[in-house]
Amino acid sequence: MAPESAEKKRSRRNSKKRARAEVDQQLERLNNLPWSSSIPESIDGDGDGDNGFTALIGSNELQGGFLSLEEIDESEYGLELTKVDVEYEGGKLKGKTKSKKSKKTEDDADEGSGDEPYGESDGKAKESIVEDEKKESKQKKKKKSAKKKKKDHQKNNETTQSEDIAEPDAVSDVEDNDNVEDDSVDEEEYYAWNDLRLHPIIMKSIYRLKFTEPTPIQKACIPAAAHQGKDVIGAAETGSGKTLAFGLPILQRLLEEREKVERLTAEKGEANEMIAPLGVLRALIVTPTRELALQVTDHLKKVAIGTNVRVVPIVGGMSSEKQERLLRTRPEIVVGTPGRLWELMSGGEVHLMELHSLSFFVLDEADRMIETGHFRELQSILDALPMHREPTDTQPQDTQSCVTVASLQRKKRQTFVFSATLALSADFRKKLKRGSAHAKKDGLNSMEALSEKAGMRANTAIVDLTNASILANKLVESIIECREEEKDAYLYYLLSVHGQGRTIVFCTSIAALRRISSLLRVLSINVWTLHSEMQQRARLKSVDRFRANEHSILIATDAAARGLDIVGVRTVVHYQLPLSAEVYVHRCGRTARASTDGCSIALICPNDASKFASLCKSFSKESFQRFPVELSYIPEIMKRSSLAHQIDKITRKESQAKAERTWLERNAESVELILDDDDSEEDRVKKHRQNKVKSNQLTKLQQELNTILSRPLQPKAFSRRFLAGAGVTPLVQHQFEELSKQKHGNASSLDSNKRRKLVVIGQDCVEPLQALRNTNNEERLDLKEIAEKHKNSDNLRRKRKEMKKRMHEQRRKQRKKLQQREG
Ligand SMILES: Nc1ncnc2c1ncn2[C@@H]1O[C@H](COP(=O)(O)OP(=O)(O)OP(=O)(O)O)[C@@H](O)[C@H]1O
Repeated sequence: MAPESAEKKRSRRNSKKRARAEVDQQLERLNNLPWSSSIPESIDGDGDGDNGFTALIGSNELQGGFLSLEEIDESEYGLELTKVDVEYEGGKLKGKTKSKKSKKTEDDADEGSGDEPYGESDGKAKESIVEDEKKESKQKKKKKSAKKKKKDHQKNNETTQSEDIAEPDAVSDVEDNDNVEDDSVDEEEYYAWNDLRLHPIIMKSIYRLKFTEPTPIQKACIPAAAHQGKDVIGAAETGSGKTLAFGLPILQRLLEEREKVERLTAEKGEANEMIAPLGVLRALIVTPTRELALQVTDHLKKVAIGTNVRVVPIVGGMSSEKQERLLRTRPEIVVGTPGRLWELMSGGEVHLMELHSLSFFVLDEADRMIETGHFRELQSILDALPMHREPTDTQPQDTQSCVTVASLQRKKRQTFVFSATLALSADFRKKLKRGSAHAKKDGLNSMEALSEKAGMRANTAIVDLTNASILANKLVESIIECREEEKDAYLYYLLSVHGQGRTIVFCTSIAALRRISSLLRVLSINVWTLHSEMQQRARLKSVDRFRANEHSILIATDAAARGLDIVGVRTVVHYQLPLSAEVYVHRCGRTARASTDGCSIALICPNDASKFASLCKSFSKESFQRFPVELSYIPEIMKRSSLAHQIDKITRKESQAKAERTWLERNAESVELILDDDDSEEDRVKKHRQNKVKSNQLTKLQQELNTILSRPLQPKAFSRRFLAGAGVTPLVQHQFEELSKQKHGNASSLDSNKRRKLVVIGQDCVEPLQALRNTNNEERLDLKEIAEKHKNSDNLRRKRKEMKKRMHEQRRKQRKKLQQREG
């Protein structure tokens, strides 16, 4: 090949230089283009980076409910909502909702390309830049999909527990937008949400949560609360999605408001005074229990992903300093229990005291708040809410020209009152409709008083979707009749023979809870406990552990009756009957949630008869299904239970004595006293002997129980060689595994040819709900029969008492006569 001439080389180098200079020039020009954001950097133009919201902080014109109803343009989001950009991908719709803003940005980009910022001569450079951009975006996409794959993989490995329970102080996850993108959505599946006209960001969360349709209570409450700005009183069965029935309207209105401020600032260059700044308290949600507050927070955080709305829980039992720190982040939504909320409010916590900006006030599980002796703090919180009071005789009436700020606030703050068991009188419903409801009593001892105090306005929407029985449709209720002293054995039977799925056992007293949990542990049944005397951390841990295992057991008092939302609770056992029908409803509501099924089993002893009868009366029930107890298991169950009782009694006594001793020693030590040992040598030897006997007895009992427990639980007429059945409980399975390991070990070490005794593993045990269904509802309980039995046992008891009294009287008279004769 001929060598290239020097001139040619020079001209090529020059042309390369020119091209490079052109590219540099274009890059320079691109850098100097104004950055196009839909939110101006600063409305006052000082360039300090404040956006329109923050610039408004400090405005004196703040009011609750910053958007008045007239200002809401319902059609704005209705049309937008269903706008899901859909691409077909392998026959499946791949949808991605786009907010107005992102669509605008896209349009701008299109327009930009039409504008042709490059000259004709810049064609090459433009092409190379476009090429580079394409490459970059391809790389970005690759990275993103790799990231997504990694995330999905991690997600699959995570347990449901870590998905469900969020650390109470983890508030920043609401800002995690990453996983919102690129969700593959079958648009048609979600058409039922269209009528609710929710914001596209909220819809994204709904797609992500895979809630294909709104629940009836959501369908009924969202239009009234989100689009008509009404107050709402909502009642629907447990597990029917009430949290989102008030949570979605709050988020919807906050998002609408934000977009409005963006629009106004963009259009007029100044923000409207009616619009709230970021970082003030907008919604206060009050719940009766700590667990519920944490759960509601968690739930709202999940739907608030991508909205930049912060949700924070404020509950007792946790460090106040930490919670004050959380409040310093100025979250828009605070969910809390009355005690801690009031503690911080009365301590002057600034964020919580900014109640003038409050637009939403929610009372979840409202009927619990009015129970006697509860929530004095709630009353104080309600008193602190800015409120327009009805004019009294002594107060002059507001004239039209003198409308107070407080009255505006009351007009604009929305109040939501929700529960599964709301008892509203017909009279109060009428009053609410007319807008003339006002409390006659000072306290909060009625729903009427509570609603009035919370500032419920005229024309409140009352959504009562509770059916006649108030219980979930798919719940199967049943009872086991037994004597008081047999309850433990029947509970053990249920948990060991029918122990599949998660089970919650409810007690009314903490003493009973402690006793049965200790007994069950002796019987090698692993249980978690939850009651109000536990430390908050331990309570959360229990719930956490219970969530983590699909066959776990939680023994709880009614502290866990309300609101606890744990997927896969299959059975609720009422070891002791609750004190009211409402609590029974809430206990049962821990199972059969969100349209799933579940069952409830109540252990009824003669002492419970009157409580049970009034329960039946409350639900107008005339019959109850009997749980089909397989009687052949009972002798073995009783034997185990009796052994466990004896062991438990001895160990309890021992630990009680030990605790008393250490208490005495500790106190003596604190006052520098030396404890005298009054016992004589003889006494000490006697005590020592007694202790030894007890300890031997305990070891013997323990050994006996261990031997029995190491064998699978078997019905009486049971052949060890031919076990067969439809299912095995986790406990029995574990026992079988242990047994088979033992057998296997022995067989290999001794005689490998020896035939093993264990042939088939199985047992005729099934999940409680299945067992109930298998009985085909044939065994129904006649309540009249129960009432008759109860009456008879009452009569018998009365007669015995009278007889005893008569005998006692006779003996006394005889003694008197004898004394007189002797005297
Ligand atoms: N539209 C929906 N589709 C499917 N599941 C939903 C929907 N909305 C809520 N859920 C789920 O239903 C379950 C129960 O919801 P939630 O806790 O709000 O019920 P609730 O009515 O408040 O119950 P409770 O009266 O016991 O407090 C939750 O796990 C929630 O994630």
